[in-house]
Amino acid sequence: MAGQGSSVELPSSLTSRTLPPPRTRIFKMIVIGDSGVGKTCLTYRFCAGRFPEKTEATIGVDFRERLIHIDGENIKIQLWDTAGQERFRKSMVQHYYRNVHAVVFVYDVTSPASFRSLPSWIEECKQHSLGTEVPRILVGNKCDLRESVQVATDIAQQFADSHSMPLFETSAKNPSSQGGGGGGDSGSSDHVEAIFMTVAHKLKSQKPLMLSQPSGAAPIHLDRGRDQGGEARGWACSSC
Ligand SMILES: Nc1nc2c(ncn2[C@@H]2O[C@H](COP(=O)(O)OP(=O)(O)OP(=O)(O)O)[C@@H](O)[C@H]2O)c(=O)[nH]1
Repeated sequence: MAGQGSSVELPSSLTSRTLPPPRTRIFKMIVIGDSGVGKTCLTYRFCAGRFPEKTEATIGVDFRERLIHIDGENIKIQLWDTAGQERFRKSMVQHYYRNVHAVVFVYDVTSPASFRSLPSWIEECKQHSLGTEVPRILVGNKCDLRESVQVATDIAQQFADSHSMPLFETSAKNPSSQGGGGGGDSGSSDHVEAIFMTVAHKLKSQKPLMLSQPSGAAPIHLDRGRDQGGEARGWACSSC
């Protein structure tokens, strides 16, 4: 019989009137820590799925995005990769802290100085009125450099506990070589993925957020683009 088993296509005018587009919630996470700890590499790995071939010191801020789905809901994770160098962040710093949903503090497990700087990064958050209700996590990066680790897990864990943050030790370069931090997920082949997804799940379970956009809206391209050794420019990955 003609038409049997075939789907019925509705005119687009009808569907657009009867089915409101699902909303996409946006979670803004700022990634902060000393210069060189690997903020760019971590955010790049989460959004692009790999370690960048080369990086330069971030100037001001870079934005990367990734669309994920949790329990059927569209969620856009917007990572603000901030400059670690004071001279590159001065003019931008107040913008980082606007409408922040979560903070990711990063130190380098091979650099005790980057670990010692954490209180000043926490203080900066406080000065910009970031309340304790905003979820924070602590990430010890570069765990692949096993021979050079100088920040012991138990010391980092104590620090994380004293600031009510979960600790994750990982590597943006080789995520399967992560250490045994409090957020441990030692069986995972991509620990970096798990870290950001954990924050997203936590945010999703909180009260609804103010920022959202219809899923049909044009993707926000907030990145300023970089040349990755001849690769296509543009770091945002709203289509990931
Ligand atoms: N071995 C190793 N090297 C890493 C890792 N993550 C980053 N790096 C290297 O560390 C250096 C600094 O990385 P970036 O991601 O640019 O550091 P950043 O924190 O964004 O630095 P700023 O932009 O100056 O604040 C680069 O040479 C990276 O290749 C890692 O997990 N393992």
